[in-house]
Amino acid sequence: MASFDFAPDIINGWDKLPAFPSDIETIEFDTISLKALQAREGATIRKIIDSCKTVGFFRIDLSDTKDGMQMLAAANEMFKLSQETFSLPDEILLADDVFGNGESLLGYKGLGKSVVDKTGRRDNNQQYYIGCGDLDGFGRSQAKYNNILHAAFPEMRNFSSLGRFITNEVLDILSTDLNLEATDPQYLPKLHSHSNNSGTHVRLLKCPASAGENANLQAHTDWGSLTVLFNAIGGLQLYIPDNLIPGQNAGWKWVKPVPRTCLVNLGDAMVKWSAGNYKSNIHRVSTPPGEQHPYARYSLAYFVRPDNDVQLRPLGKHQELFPTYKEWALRRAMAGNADTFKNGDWERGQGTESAVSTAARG
Ligand SMILES: O=C(O)CCC(=O)C(=O)O
Ligand SMILES: [Fe+2]
Repeated sequence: MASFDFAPDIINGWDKLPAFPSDIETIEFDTISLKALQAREGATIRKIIDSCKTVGFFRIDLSDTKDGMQMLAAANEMFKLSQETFSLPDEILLADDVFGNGESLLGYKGLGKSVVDKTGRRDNNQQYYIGCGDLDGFGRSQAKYNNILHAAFPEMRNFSSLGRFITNEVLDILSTDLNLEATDPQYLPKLHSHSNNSGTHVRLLKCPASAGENANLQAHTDWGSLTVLFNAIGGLQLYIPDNLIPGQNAGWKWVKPVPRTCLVNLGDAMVKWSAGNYKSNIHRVSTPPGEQHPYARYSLAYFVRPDNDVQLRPLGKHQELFPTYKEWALRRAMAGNADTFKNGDWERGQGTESAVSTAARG
């Protein structure tokens, strides 16, 4: 099989890539302008929150601000770095093996070194995880990185700080949506440091061109809070459950890469903090579709993870679903005050008994 292996240029290089097929079923996401997001335009904020509560993915158009264009340029540098790094001999790469780096979960994962399904089938990807704690120099994890990556720490630091700038904007909006502003306007951003007490990292990924039709990366939800993702060749697919999107059947849908944008998706921590109101959707990477099939697929992510000691419990407006004992008891007691009795207080005053015994109490 003829195959092609080059780092994409996601600013000017789209015409060098074969077209994404037009006859496969895709899922479209809302596109948010970075400029409108930074200006906190009402309609934009509503689109972000709606996306978080439904599909758990949205797109940001980075072409309309200087920061956004800097992010695209920084991502291009990362793609070049990926190609250079993944071309190193195996013995250099495997010296940084993630499975030998303790609990840091940082370093290199070799081709075929993880499974993609319960039969134990091997993946078709190489990955490097570079910790933002290591990049920002506040501490050093046990992870090892090859010399090419070490030399590129300034560029990676630049990419991750632009990623942090964008995700903090989103975390700020979600703090307000969760009613956390009164406690601290920067509530969610402050749960995420660039230190070795956090798994936040830059991730380089390559799926080499492969003859088969296989799952390159297993179906998963992201583990952390937010992911900023760049890709140029197709392969990413999302599982859309029944009734999520009117008129769309359940099943795996392709995601078409869109020039000058990044994807942002929610991870499991957001689901926990919002008591299930925000969604982290299941996705996977298949071999590229149609004419893109013989191409090596590079993708790039900035993964935002909460600090290690942050609790995964409902926050802000969702916290009352999980009250302390005192809050629970007071709510019950106060609901029975005849002088302030109002609609809904009767129900608020009930205990945990079943509907049958509630009926018995009239
Ligand atoms: O490569 C992609 O487009 C997606 C990768 C992904 O989902 C992940 O690494 O968590
Ligand atoms: Fe993912």
